[in-house]
Amino acid sequence: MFSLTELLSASTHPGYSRPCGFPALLLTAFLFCRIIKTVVKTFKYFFGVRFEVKGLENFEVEGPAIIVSNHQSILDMMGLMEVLPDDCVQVGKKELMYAGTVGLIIYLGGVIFINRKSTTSAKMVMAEVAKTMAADKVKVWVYPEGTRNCTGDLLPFKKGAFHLAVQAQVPVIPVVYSSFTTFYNPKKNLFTSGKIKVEVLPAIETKGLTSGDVSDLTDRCFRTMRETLFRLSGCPSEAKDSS
Ligand SMILES: CCCCCCCCCCCCCC(=O)SCCNC(=O)CCNC(=O)[C@H](O)C(C)(C)COP(=O)(O)OP(=O)(O)OC[C@H]1O[C@@H](n2cnc3c(N)ncnc32)[C@H](O)[C@@H]1OP(=O)(O)O
Ligand SMILES: CCCCCCCC/C=C\CCCCCCCC(=O)OC[C@@H](O)COP(=O)(O)O
Repeated sequence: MFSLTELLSASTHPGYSRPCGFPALLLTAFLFCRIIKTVVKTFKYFFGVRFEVKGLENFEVEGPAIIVSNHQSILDMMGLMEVLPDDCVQVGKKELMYAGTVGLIIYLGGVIFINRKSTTSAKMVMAEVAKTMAADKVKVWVYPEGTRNCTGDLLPFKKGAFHLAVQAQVPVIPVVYSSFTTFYNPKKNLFTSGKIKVEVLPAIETKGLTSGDVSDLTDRCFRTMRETLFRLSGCPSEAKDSS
């Protein structure tokens, strides 16, 4: 079985020997992703969630990139499908792979699985991704908070996404979703209709940066995304505090 990542890579890598029936497999993978996107995009009508998206043109960078965004809940999967570029795979925790049908869907969708409990093995996977990004010509979507967080603020960022960007020398594109707290809180059984504002921010270049610059890059991204989160969620005073 071939994941989307392998198929995308196979389509561009000169040394790759193509499996029998390759074009059919590639077409199937693209069709599969299209179907998942189309289906998940209809969920918003059932749940009464509206999306207001700005800055989609910022995805149009040449070549691969790392996309980083805030992660509040399962609802993000609807938000993800609203804006997900066609040439993009996600980084996810390996436990998701064993989640039955959902696991199969995301495996076929090309998700790169990492073991969050082992920094060494996660770093090895990320280093491999950095090496193959250029050949694969794919964008990689990472949730730098590393876990779901529905507090209305950001958790401190993990550094993996930024190491990946620096190692591959590709830009970082931040994406921010406004806070769901006013209309969605599973602990309080609150789920009413609401609007989610999404903003794709301008790419942050990493050309010439080295591993010594990763902390600074992480901080810059964090501050920009936090300000944007508060602005989109209508908390201007907190946005001012963070700057
Ligand atoms: C259409 C398609 C259909 C398909 C369906 C699609 C739906 C898919 C939905 C999927 C949804 C999925 C949603 C989900 O599943 S979200 C959960 C899974 N995702 C993540 O966890 C991603 C974010 N995490 C990271 O990037 C972490 O950094 C990792 C896990 C890598 C390590 O975490 P850790 O906890 O250890 O913390 P740390 O970051 O403080 O790092 C510790 C130290 O290591 C250094 N370091 C870190 N990395 C690197 C590196 N690469 N090279 C060299 N060094 C590196 C780092 O500088 C630091 O050192 P120092 O600076 O303090 O000295
Ligand atoms: C009720 C709303 C419906 C939302 C739409 C769901 C559509 C699902 C269809 C296909 C895509 C399947 C992707 C499901 C992936 C679940 C991602 C997720 O949220 O994983 C949790 C992980 O990040 C962090 O885990 P922890 O917070 O550390 O534990």
